[in-house]
Amino acid sequence: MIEFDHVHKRFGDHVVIDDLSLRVEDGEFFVLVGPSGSGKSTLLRTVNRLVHIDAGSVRIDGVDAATQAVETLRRGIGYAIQSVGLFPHRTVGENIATVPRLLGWPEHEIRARVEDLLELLKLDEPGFADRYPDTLSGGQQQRVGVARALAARPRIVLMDEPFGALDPVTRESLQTSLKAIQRDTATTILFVTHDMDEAFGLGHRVALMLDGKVAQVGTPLELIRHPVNERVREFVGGSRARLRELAVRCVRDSMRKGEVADGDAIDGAASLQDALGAMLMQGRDRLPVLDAGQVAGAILLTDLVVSRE
Ligand SMILES: Nc1ncnc2c1ncn2[C@@H]1O[C@H](COP(=O)(O)OP(=O)(O)OP(=O)(O)O)[C@@H](O)[C@H]1O
Repeated sequence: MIEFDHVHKRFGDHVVIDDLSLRVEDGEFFVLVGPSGSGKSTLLRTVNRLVHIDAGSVRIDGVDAATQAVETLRRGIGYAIQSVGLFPHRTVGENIATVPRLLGWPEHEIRARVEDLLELLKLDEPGFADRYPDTLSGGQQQRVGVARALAARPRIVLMDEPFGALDPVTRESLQTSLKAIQRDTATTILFVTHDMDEAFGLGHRVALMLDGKVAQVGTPLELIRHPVNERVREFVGGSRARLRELAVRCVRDSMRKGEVADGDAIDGAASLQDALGAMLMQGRDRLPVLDAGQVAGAILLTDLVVSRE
């Protein structure tokens, strides 16, 4: 658990974090979203003390981060950033092994962990672990950066726009991998992005930051349906918010059990946005829905437009 308690930070006269309090629960995928300069990165960096706060406290599992030795604190927290920051003279394998090695893991465990992570992040082509960062594409480097952040199985991982500057397809594939890893390991992830779609696609809860304060915190649906004020409504997308809603709601929750339809079936775990895409592709206004591999019902175009929740 990460608790920000009345955190205050200024650079010169500029207040960047303004008396901010927030709690990130264990095992939560928590996203800080907001426009450039709203203080997201600064807040994230208070957790591993890359930024020193002027007032308030940041507690990790109840312990004030300021009271811990900074090396110990950082070894226990994964950190991945957009510019990646891989060590250029170390191979991929050595980069990923950095923190386990600092923690004194036995060599065979480190090797096994590196192999697991390469597989998990789909970097397991032969000889990949022995390559150097400058021989990798930007997307591969970012995957290695994420693998390195996860290597020592930290309970908390901080991610600052780790998929920025990637093409949309690579980005979506990395988001899917990260969601699965987070779900399987119950790691607490604090993730910064300025991309609202990324925030809503990844976060269990999302905090919208404006001018160093949390304008609203809640589930993606709460922010979309019940913005607390006009500014939040504007950032969440105004009338386009309903389109975002399609991306965060899943077919299973809106399907009609037992009803039948023709066409290629869609999985119950898919989003309503995927269902709309499939309907447009197939030129149909209803599709069969699969649950655990069996046809369990149908989803209709009207179910996307009119919410029954
Ligand atoms: N070391 C620093 N010295 C002076 N000002 C800083 C420093 N770090 C950040 N700032 C300022 O603090 C404000 C918040 O920056 P921060 O990087 O936290 O914002 P952000 O929401 O993460 O933005 P972005 O999405 O552009 O990264 C900005 O105005 C920035 O210029």
